[in-house]
Amino acid sequence: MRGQDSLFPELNTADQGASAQAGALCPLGGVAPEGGGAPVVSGPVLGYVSVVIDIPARALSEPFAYGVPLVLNEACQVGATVLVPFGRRVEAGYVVARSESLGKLPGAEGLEPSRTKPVREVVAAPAFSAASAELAFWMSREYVAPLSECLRLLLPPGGAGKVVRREDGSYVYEPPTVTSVTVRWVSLTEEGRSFEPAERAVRQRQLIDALSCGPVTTRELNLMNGDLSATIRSLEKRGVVTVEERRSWRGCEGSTTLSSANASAPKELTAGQQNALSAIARATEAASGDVVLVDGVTGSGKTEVYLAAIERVLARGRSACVLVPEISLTAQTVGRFRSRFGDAVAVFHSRLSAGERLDQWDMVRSGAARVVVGARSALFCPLADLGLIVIDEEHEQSYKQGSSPRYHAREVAAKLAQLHGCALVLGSATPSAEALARCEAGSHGGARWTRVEMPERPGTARLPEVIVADLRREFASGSRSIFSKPLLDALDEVVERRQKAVLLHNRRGFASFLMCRECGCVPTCKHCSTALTYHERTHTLECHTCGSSYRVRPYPEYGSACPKCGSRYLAKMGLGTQQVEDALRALLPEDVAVIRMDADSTRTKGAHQKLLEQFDAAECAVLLGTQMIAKGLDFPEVTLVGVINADYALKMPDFRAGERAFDLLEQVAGRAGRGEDPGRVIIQTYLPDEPVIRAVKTHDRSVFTEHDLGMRREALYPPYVRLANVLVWGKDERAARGLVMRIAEELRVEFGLDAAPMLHPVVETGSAGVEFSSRELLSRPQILGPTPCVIERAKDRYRFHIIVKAPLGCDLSGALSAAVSRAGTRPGVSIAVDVDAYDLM
Ligand SMILES: Nc1ncnc2c1ncn2[C@@H]1O[C@H](COP(=O)(O)OP(=O)(O)OP(=O)(O)O)[C@@H](O)[C@H]1O
Ligand SMILES: [Zn+2]
Repeated sequence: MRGQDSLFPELNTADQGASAQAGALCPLGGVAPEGGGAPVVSGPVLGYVSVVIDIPARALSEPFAYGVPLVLNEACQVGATVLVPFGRRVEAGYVVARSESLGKLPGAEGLEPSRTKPVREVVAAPAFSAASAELAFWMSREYVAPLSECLRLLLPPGGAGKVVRREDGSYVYEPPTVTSVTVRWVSLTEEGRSFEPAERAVRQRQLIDALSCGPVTTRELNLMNGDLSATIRSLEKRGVVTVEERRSWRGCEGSTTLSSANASAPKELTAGQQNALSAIARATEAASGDVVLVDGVTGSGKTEVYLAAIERVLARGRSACVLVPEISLTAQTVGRFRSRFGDAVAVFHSRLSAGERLDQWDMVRSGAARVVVGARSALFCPLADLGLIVIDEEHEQSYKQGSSPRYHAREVAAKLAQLHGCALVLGSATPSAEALARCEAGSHGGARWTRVEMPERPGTARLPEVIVADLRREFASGSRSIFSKPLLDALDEVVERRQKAVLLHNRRGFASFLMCRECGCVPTCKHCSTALTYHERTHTLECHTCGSSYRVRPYPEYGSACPKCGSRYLAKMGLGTQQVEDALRALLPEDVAVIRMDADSTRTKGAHQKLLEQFDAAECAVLLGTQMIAKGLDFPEVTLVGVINADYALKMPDFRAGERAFDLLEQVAGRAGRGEDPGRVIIQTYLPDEPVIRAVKTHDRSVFTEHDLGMRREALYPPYVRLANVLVWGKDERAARGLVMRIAEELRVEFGLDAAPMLHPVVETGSAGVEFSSRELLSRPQILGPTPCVIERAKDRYRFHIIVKAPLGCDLSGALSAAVSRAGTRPGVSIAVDVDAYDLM
């Protein structure tokens, strides 16, 4: 039974589960009849719960029914973690539904109450609501992922605890190790305010002075004055000070001097911003998960729209969730939200420690924080009464999770918005083909999709002029410099006028590598099939897939040799940011600050912010960086943006490469001219005729989208079809190959296709315009492969995949799930099902 009819799959009693699955999954230890021998709560039950066992196996993706004993009546609520007998063991699980009678639990009709076992223990308070549980069910089915893995996303940071079997056969639950901490705050009492220490009591005087402006933590007091604990104790006894334990809220620090982070709301909104806000208001009124795509050019004030919309939501007592790409979760973005909403903002990103994350999560659960700003996982925060979801830079690939459950935040957010009856706002200067297609269609999955344009920047700010520097011509004219003539001239002007410049040196996937100039060989890893990266400082070739390292002597060193043909011209290709930095410093006068931002210079905590603050404070400066500088930065004094080589982004072997290159170039171009002074962008490229380059040059997206969509339509790629990737890998090549073939066969059965692979896609010749209907494109699913992956081996595992293309509206997930479970498993072989896949390598 799959499809849209029932959210909850069929329910089982623990007995059925035990006979059907537990024997195969759990090693059977010393046996006691009722789940391990520890005492079992028995007696009358007060209703029933559905429990999802915390074992991430695809076969266990359904809940089991248990009774609620009297003593656990209060604690056993939806969202709680419980211990339950499961087969002959005790397992942890999550309560996903509760009902007075068994028949009322979704899917449990017809089960015998006498056959259900009672819940043994409640080990953690509710972490999620019934609506969130429903979301997890939806994700599990949509992304063919174990239900327990989806539910784990909803748990407090620190993860799940585990059930441990003790020597005596009993079971204990070990909670996660991340816990909250308290700090001791010292403050003056009422009498303390008039307390005069004796003249010789220097330590007392220090303490009183330190406390004169308000409470201070013992830690800070001791840091400032040396150990004061004895003084604190004696003055506490005399009633001069009090000491109080308070929970510490880690992760709330992070003030910044960045001017733009602390700006106040603009006096007047632009026409575009007002339109966007009205559309958001309508979507909010509709209360059915409607989506508004704010399609605004860079610097048009999208962030201001989010802030204003959130203000309205908070005024109604509701909460808001804002997703921003990990890369732009910088002090600047976070600062803008904190300066507007103060302590009501909780933040989640990968640079927080586990403790910081836990505290931020608790702030949300307690209701103290009603705005969450974070990366994709922030969607799963326990926000009460969700009133708005915002996804900034909606097109970003980082919204797709790379490990199970392989969800896309945009799709999960759309579902969440429907569950809560709130609006979903997507913002971008370069919206994804998927979002544009849905707005074109007007609706998707039962919700309205509306696009609002914001074509202009506020005030006098204009989109920058874009100049394309043709590197072929530069080369022909004899130049061997990193910088073309137009870029050199523009840099000179910036220095002369004491302004600022941003230079992008994007090297995504193309770090410096070695190549044989005679045979074209690029050394690859022995364990993986990926090209190796050359590291200058250690003279090694490194594999970024498995971490292997190889000693090497590149040309012109003595002993340089190509591994394939033996030629000595094994030479370095591709420039590092470091080298561009050196060239810049040699070029520019000493009083111009050159700030480099790449993976190396931002490794330490806070480095990112410090570098941006330096750039902000400098009088005249150049910020040189990888793609991490392309997005979100808002520095009005930047008048020049340069792209050292646009071609790295253009030449990736992926159908979304063009979209990503366009996004990157458009975004980085958007850093110029955000203030009063007009901006200029110089793009260096060997490929000036590419549609992406022409579109950026003219600020006309259609030049690119028409070309890109035409290509996708012809080759049958999203948004015209749904695409899934089934990946199978293992050390034993034959076993992996065998399983992937089996899955492909089962898929053909599932889709009713002939055993032979289809050679020709079903494409109807017709107009290649933007409008489309799934029927004319693809009448039935198509299976490509199985074939070895582009990366054939990784970490000594052989990798194979199957690509499935399906008509829009086809139940792709259901078919994949059925085929994969029928194909079964092989020891040592892993399977990953990636629905709406982005990474096809
Ligand atoms: N109505 C307005 N009046 C004046 N200034 C505004 C207005 N709205 C936004 N701004 C300012 O314009 C600049 C750009 O706005 P914002 O950062 O919100 O744009 P954005 O569309 O989010 O940009 P990007 O997508 O490029 O990151 C900011 O400095 C912001 O303070
Ligand atoms: Zn390797």
